[in-house]
Amino acid sequence: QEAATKPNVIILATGGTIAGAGASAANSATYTAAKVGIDKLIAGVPELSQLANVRGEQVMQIASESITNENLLQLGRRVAELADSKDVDGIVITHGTDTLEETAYFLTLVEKTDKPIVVVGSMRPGTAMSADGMLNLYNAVAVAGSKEARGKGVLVTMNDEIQSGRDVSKMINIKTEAFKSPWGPLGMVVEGKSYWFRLPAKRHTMDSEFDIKDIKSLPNVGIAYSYGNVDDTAYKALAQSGAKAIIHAGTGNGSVASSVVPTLQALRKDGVQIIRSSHVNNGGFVLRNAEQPDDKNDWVVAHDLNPQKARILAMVALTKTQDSKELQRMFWEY
Ligand SMILES: NC(=O)CC[C@H](N)C(=O)O
Repeated sequence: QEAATKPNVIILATGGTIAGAGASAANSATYTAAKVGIDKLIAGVPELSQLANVRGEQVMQIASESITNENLLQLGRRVAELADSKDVDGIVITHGTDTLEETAYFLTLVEKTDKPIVVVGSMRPGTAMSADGMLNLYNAVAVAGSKEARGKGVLVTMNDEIQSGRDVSKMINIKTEAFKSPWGPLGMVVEGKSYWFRLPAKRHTMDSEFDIKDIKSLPNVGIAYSYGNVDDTAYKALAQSGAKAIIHAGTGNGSVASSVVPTLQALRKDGVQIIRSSHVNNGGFVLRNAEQPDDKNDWVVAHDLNPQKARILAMVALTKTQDSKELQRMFWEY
């Protein structure tokens, strides 16, 4: 009878450090990711059963740097199936932290549900001293099972904070305080209870025009990194490999070196979409026609999306339109 009053939360496991194991408790940085199965992870946190009726599903078991577009689609489809089920109140996804921000943003764009979807990882394997995975997972289940988390888009619970899956990014690879948003967290989880302070302003989930059920495959979109003395080799190679769009991971406000500008103009004339983003560490802010004449060049700006998030939106957007003005609208709205 008690079970009937608790929310039903499904944990979809994909691997990462939260499922990692090292040789000794002193190994906080040297270990193997994606080793421990979801049933063992759940059994390791018996307190989960006080929060929700929890069931686990092993969707894949990989380190997240190896996640492919096919993996993203597979995960997205499973999330949608579960979200459609009236027996499911919330979904948690355990994930490696290297590309967690990409998966969280992808799900933000394509899942048509107001049920909580929470992506979670850890910075230390469960075998390490002061492992952070147990509490991160406990917090994820608490948020996924809560009514207040409904309609707030895809969320990420790391280091006691509730972050927007759209905004959050891995900012450092050694601290447990690794995930930050340039615009701040949405809330906090303390002792299994969530405290909210702000809401996402961009279109997401229920309000999104994209739907995982309509997406058969994702187009090839690549990223080229900018730096002093850069040349156009990477851009040309991406175009030759069939990229439909190239994310310019630009310096500063998405600035483009004079050695690269003519190549990007020519690639755009050949039909490749050029999307200017910034790789500055704390979050870029790229505006149209500032620094480069985007109207004249028919380029798109990624605004505050970092290069890896810009790739996700570009892929999803290109399943709907090939028009650069439509792409730009989407980059403002999502
Ligand atoms: N902290 C982590 O999860 C990193 C482990 C691994 N590189 C991954 O992303 O899966």
